[in-house]
Amino acid sequence: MEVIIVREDRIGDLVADEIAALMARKPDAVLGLATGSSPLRTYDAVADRVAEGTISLARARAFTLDEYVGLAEGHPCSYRTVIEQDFVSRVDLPTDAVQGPNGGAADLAAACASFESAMREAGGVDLQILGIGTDGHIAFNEPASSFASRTRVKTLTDQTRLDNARFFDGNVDAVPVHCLTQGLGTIMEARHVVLVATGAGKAEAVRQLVEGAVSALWPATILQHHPHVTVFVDDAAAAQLELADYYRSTYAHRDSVIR
Ligand SMILES: N[C@@H]1[C@@H](O)[C@H](O)[C@@H](COP(=O)(O)O)O[C@@H]1O
Repeated sequence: MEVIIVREDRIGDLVADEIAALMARKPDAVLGLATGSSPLRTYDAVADRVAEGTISLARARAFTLDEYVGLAEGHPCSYRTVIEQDFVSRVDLPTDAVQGPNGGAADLAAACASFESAMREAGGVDLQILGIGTDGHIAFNEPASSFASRTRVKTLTDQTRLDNARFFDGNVDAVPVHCLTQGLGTIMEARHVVLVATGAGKAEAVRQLVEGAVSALWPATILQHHPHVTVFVDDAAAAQLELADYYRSTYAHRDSVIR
């Protein structure tokens, strides 16, 4: 796991560099998109580069991580709407090249299975962008999620519903109780995982993610078993890392070795 501690306002550009390198190497790459505030600067940076003509996503495909159950199609808080607004509408990725789990389906289990098949048929995710919840969840894999889990229905914790109430005009009762989410096993199949976390509220989750024991109590810790994870954090989110100096020094010397 590579841990990169930088100023928050640099993270978007650094993640966009990773995406640019992937698209240059593989123009029909498959991206994994996350919602939430953590990837917003990345989406801004990628949109700028698409406008400048230095990145093109015209041949790419994308899969989103998760979706609330039961929100009407087009609901402003549905992750399909959010990802369209925050990212897809601002880049040259065709709208029909983006797929997410369908939280409005009558048969939710079938919707999860067909989402998993679509990911498989696309050849899997090349680069997965991730945030992390304050309780260590990734996508909506709440504590005690199975490390082998696939896309399925989950029940949100009270903490996650409270954290996400800000998107529902502060009304926690409006936040759905259920969601569909890629499983931890699904996310672990992405070839490169890029996780972004900023702010003091994420410091404990980041400490567990990077240096904690791998445990179902902190679902993101499964990423310690992934061969290619890059974690971008600002000073506040890195504040509880015991080996922060080592990560800083590793990053400072990263260009002096052949990669
Ligand atoms: N399902 C999403 C996650 O994918 C996201 O990583 C997390 C953190 O969000 P934020 O980046 O806004 O802190 O929130 C939600 O629960």
